[in-house]
Amino acid sequence: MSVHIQAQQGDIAETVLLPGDPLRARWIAENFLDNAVQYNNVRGMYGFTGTYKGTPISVQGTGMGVPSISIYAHELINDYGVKQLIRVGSAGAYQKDIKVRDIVLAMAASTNSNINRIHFNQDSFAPVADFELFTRAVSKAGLLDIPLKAGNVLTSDIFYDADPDYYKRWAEYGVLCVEMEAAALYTIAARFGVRALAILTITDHVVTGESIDAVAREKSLKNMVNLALETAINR
Ligand SMILES: O=P(O)(O)O[C@H]1O[C@H](CO)[C@@H](O)[C@H]1O
Ligand SMILES: O=c1cc[nH]c(=O)[nH]1
Repeated sequence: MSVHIQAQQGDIAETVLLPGDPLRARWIAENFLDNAVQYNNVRGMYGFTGTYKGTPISVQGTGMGVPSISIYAHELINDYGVKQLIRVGSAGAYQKDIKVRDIVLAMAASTNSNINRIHFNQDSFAPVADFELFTRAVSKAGLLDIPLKAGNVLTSDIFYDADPDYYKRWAEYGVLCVEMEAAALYTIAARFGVRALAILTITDHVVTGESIDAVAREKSLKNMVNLALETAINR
């Protein structure tokens, strides 16, 4: 058992899907995995392991934000030997040509979090997706006929920004959408030499104000989950 995950060695697969929402983790386990067994309930941050097309896969809620996902990614890699981490998250669109329910692959994750500045003595580390996982996801999306956008995303520490125009500078530089964890996931994966990718579904539109409700965020993101699972097993 690690500090935040109550599992034994061998309970967690080498590939883990990472939704922020623990209830989305349960929905994925119940609807996409065979013979899923719950291995974690510490802090209500559910984790399950089952199989997908015969391959062991785990799904672990991470909570919201850089500190929370950093704890789960660190323990999964260092205490349970996880090698591939695929975030399946929701995001808010920054570009007019991106629509609610579109899927975005985070090639890179800019951030306003200060954690990497502290870690790299105020220098700027560029967190990027694993090339192999990224190219696999692009090719699987083609096979599954799932349209994709891919590019730079913003990992923000702020969900409710006091400045309604904050997004505009990022949007001008081509950032596709905002979420709250990918930069931390990519940085920790780089530190420990494992693979990571963030696959995001647009649930809110920062420019138009459109959004989908909490139940849909938990249960309707099927394309993203199918793409993550097909990318994970690579067959
Ligand atoms: O849907 P999840 O994976 O939680 O991701 C997004 O949703 C949360 C904010 O509502 C943040 O965690 C953000 O990154
Ligand atoms: O971080 C997030 C996630 C979803 N939607 C947003 O607007 N921001």
